[in-house]
Amino acid sequence: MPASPRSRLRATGSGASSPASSATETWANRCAIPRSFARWPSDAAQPGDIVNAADLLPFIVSGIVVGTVYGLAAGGLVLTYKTSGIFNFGHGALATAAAYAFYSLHVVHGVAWPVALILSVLVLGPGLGLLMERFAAKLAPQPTTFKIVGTIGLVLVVQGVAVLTYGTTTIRVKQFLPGAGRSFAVLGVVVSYDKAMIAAVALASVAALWAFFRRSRTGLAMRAVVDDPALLAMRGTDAVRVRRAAWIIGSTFAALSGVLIAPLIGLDSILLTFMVVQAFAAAVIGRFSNIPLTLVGGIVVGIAASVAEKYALGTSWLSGLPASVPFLILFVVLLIRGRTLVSPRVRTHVRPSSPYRAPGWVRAIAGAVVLVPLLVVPELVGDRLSFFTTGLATALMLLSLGLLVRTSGQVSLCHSVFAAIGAVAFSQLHLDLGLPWLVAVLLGALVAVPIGALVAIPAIRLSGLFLALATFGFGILVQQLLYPQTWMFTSFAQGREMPHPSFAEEPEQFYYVVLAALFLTALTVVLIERSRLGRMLRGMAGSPEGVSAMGLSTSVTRVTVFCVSAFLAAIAGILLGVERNFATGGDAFFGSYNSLILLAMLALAPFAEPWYALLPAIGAVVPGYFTGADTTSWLNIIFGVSAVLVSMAGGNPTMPTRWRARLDRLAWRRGGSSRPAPAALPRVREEGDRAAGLEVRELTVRYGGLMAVHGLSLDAPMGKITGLIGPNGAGKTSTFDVCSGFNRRHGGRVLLHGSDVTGRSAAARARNGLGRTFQSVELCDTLTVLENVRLGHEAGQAGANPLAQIVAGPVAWRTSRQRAAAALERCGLTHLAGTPAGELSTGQRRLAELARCLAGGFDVLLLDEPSAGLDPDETARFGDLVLSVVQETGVGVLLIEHDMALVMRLCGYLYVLDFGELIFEGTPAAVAASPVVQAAYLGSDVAVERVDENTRRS
Ligand SMILES: Nc1ncnc2c1ncn2[C@@H]1O[C@H](COP(=O)(O)OP(=O)(O)OP(=O)(O)O)[C@@H](O)[C@H]1O
Repeated sequence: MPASPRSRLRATGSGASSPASSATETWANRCAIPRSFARWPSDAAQPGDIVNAADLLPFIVSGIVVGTVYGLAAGGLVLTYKTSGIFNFGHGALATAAAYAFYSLHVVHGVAWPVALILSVLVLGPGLGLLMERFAAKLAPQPTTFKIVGTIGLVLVVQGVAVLTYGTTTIRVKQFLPGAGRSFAVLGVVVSYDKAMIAAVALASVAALWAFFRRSRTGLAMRAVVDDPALLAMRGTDAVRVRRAAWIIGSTFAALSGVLIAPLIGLDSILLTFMVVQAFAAAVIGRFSNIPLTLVGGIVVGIAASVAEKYALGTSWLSGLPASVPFLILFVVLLIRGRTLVSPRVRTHVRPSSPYRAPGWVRAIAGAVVLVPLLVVPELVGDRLSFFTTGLATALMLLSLGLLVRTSGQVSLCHSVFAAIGAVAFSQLHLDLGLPWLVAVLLGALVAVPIGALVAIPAIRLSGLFLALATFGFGILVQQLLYPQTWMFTSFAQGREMPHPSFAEEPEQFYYVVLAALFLTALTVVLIERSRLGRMLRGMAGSPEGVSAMGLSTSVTRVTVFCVSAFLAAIAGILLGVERNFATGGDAFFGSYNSLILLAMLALAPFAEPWYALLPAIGAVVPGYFTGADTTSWLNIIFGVSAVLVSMAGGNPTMPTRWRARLDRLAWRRGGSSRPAPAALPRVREEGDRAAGLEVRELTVRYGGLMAVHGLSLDAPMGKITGLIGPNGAGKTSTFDVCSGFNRRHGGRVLLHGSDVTGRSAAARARNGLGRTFQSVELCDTLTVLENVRLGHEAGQAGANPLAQIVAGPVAWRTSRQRAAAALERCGLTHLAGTPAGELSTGQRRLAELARCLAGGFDVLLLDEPSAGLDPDETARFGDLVLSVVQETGVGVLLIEHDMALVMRLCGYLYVLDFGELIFEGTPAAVAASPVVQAAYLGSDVAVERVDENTRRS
């Protein structure tokens, strides 16, 4: 019979020896912060090395040594990231594989060190690079979460294999480089030869890379691609060859850093695997593009961490500072410069599949099938009950993260911190302040809410990978800096006491408390999904620009969802701590790496909410039944391989269409239709100043040296369709982006109904009456057509008001449904109301986007190439629709369109742009007769002269 987590905790009397009792522990219990590595700069600055302890010089020297290795590792990371788009969280896993190979060859089999070095770095490194290139090519088209999860899978596989082969004990490796044991003095600082050699080898490697960049054709192409990945797509650059070369070099660098560092920190799969996370900050300093700057960043990070070591000496509250410095730098630099790092959103090639929802009664039966066994678990499992309780708490944690990741499309890699804060706050409120148990649980969870709001700040500024890195840095920062403080987990080895409630003293009773909490959380998550907030979150995940253009302040939505998610994660942390009787900073559940594992679990879990939380939580129960010493490693390998495979496939297969159809046929048919009676489209307000519509004055848009728009002024009055035409690249979309608030880097003014909106956000302009469609159609593919269209009205209603974003009053609820129904009817989409937008044809998508604008009741509409992708019949119908809507509602339209027949038919007045300049304006007839316009469209000497003129000006 396995020892239960709690009994083991009591037996050891140490919370730090976290039992491998939950799924997250199983996979993460060896992933607590590798403090010994994080603090190894201090090892480098041995007391014997330091001539004068007050002097910073020894710390700087020591920092340079470690910094060059960070720089080496980060250089490889940046190279592969920029050429393939994959940020390799498993970069350290490559280093680990090489370090173990070197050890096996040199130490175990007695191969001479130069030969072992060549085999493990120059043979294995490139070999791994070739495999990684193939892997990265499969991951490249997948959404960001899968890109991250795939490389986390690598980490788990390498860790699992390393532990199975070499065990968990750190193996000391003798320094193999010449000069070991000898030292020399520089400016009074004693430096050992081996450390100097490490720095020299790392610097020489980066210098060799630099020379390769300068002298070889591949290097030149790679450098160009690192500077601008878009160049890969250009003719003449063999993308695969460049990527392959980048992965070979990046993996070789990783292998070298692993072999160099192994003698300093020992062979330990965890320390080595996560060594590279310290290099993330260097990559950020190098702006993910500049390799020399990345090396400098590595050295800066190394020195800062080492110098922090000096100040932390003897100061207990700063003890975590040195190890936190790389993450502090990572977090702060991302916060400050994050916006400049984020490139324009690149749509993934894979459209997210909409989660299938079976008919209500099928779901009810499935729920009962799951719930009934859970209710009888205490009767059946005996001593293993605590494994099940831990599994339920893990499921709760997954639900809280799922709200962020699955529903709202955010990423959090610091979720364990919320759990830890909740647990600590609960213990203090309950034991120190004497609050009743339940009150302490709720208030304790509330304490995590402001921290959630704090983490939402990077979420407002960043997205995708950069948000993942910022939250990861934040999590490790808090863990290093705050967990050791006595006011957090106390100075006792067992941590904070977490008492059971008086009404559930026994484990069986407490199991039901956790089950009830999970049930309530699942209900909350389901209700949120179906509420206005759920639509907003999913809309934001599918198309942040789309919902902003309808008036939703997504910053507020992001803060809201982080707060709710932090609250639920804190509840999970409290329940887990109570289950174990103690909460300790060394518990893997509260560790930052657990956040990585949770994200991977979520990405792999099949089914829609709330069911996705249950299957991964079963992993928590496995160690209760398989008690062998290798269980954790095998689980690591199985989970890691699944993560790799599922990520490459872009998610789990959804339910086959045939099965869906069969289940759907079983749905009960309700009598009558629940569809609302559509209201007529409201007429826009035209009184007073509102008749002015949109006015653009002296607009200038620059992209670096390129002048995209120059001194453009135009009017788009109410009740009229005004055209903005011009050849490709003339600056039309740039003008729209400025008008609607998506491009803020410009000169000139934008006026709406006479008032200057130049400084206002996109959402605020939408709430002022300016709506738009997009050239690329910004719908949320996982929402139905009705839900998408409804957001056109709801987004503006909710705006920046957090309460209005969460709930809608009955009147607002009804109005939005009626508006959506009217807009759907107007656009002929009523029959598609329940279809996910992802399943629509191009023509239907354009119509749905227009319907969303109509539901919003905007005064002025910017329509960006609405006929692109439509056939002639669809185009004609679309034209009729726009004309009739303008007549009926009095809306003003500014239309970008390449179909000249449509433009001539719809527009009363036209502005013609070419190379960013207004070359003509007038009625359609005047434009058609203009030789200047003809020249611009057909190409002529006049057009060539304009290019030269534009180039001279910029
Ligand atoms: N984010 C950007 N960064 C750099 N250059 C840009 C950016 N967006 C647009 N450009 C450039 O600005 C110029 C104007 O582009 P814009 O998309 O506004 O033209 P357009 O008239 O809408 O073209 P199209 O009809 O092809 O959509 C083009 O040369 C384009 O390459």
